[in-house]
Amino acid sequence: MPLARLDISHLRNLTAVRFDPSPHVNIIVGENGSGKTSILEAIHLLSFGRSFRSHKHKTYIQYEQPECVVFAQLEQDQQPRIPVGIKRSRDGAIEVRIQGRAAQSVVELAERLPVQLINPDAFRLLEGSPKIRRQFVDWGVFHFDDRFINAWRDWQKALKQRNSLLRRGKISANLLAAFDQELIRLGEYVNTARKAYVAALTPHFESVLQQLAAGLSVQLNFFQGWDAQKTLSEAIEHSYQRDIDVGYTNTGPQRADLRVKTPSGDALDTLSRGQQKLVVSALKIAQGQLLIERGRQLVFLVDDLPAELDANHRRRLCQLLESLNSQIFITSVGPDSMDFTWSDQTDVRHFSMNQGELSQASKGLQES
Ligand SMILES: Nc1ncnc2c1ncn2[C@@H]1O[C@H](COP(=O)(O)OP(=O)(O)OP(=O)(O)O)[C@@H](O)[C@H]1O
Repeated sequence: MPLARLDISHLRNLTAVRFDPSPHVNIIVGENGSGKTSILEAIHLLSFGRSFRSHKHKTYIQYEQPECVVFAQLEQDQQPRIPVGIKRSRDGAIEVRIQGRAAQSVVELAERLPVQLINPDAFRLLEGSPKIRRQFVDWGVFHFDDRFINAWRDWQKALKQRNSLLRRGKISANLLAAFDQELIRLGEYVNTARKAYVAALTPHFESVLQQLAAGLSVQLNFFQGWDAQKTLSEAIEHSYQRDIDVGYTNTGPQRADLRVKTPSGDALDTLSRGQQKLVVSALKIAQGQLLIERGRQLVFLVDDLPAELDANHRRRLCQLLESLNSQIFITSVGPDSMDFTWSDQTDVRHFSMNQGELSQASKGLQES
């Protein structure tokens, strides 16, 4: 669902920003430190309940303010708009409201407002720990399989309990076996859902990558977290003594990874920075395509589009994003690097950001 109206207050240097974005393309231009990324951060906060820049909420709440608030209206086809909002307080409290009622958790917002972020930190998807890639896969599965979130939570709970017993070293074989039954059942579910998702994602990824970087050969290999020849039950049984020795569960979906390879090895070691950005963009756009294919809409946040990309690849990325018919927010330091010609049918709104103040640029300005 596109965002129809955004109100942001006391988030970094955005004291009170209100604007009506286009349901399609929004371009925000401004100098370094003017607050462009903070707009994207506010939208991310609304979807995930957290920032993409920092896990510490105090860093993005405006100095000397007790809280920051992001409020928006979600556009729906021929239906009244849905008001949604999030408030983060300095004391750590988080309040989510949907249609005037308090939501149970931020998951309710995430379901309604899927957001994909492409930013200069996107490399972390390739160079960071497997946890980041698991989160990437799980975000997709969450929107792909309605039962995944509950199974994933219960599996995490079972895993934590097992690890806590192992850590304390007070565990009998019988007790462990009782835990393992549930852990295996849930773990198998999580793994099957992830595998089905990666299988559906792969052809989308390959096709998007060819459009973005023709000729680049990159393969996705999903590692489930244990020997593919064994069932989870066999793998856990096999590592039972090792688990007791080290005090935690060594094998299972908590070790899964999405490995990104080129014919010469890890994508991270062989691709240029620009190519890595294209691969990560292809992964994220492919996730978006899968959602759109299932009748969902999502919002793309592209922070600092020109970073690492030449004019030709910037154009291809914009072309692809435009073809998705999704709502897009793109930031850039200068209008020169946004030289892509959007189709006449595309509702493109240009905004300029100046010291935390956002204004919609006039048409004449946009063309200059
Ligand atoms: N908690 C805070 N309270 C008030 N201002 C803050 C806070 N945290 C950061 N700032 C300021 O808010 C601004 C945030 O800017 P932001 O990172 O959104 O800029 P940008 O336009 O994306 O810049 P760049 O082009 O350099 O990436 C900066 O000027 C920063 O110094």
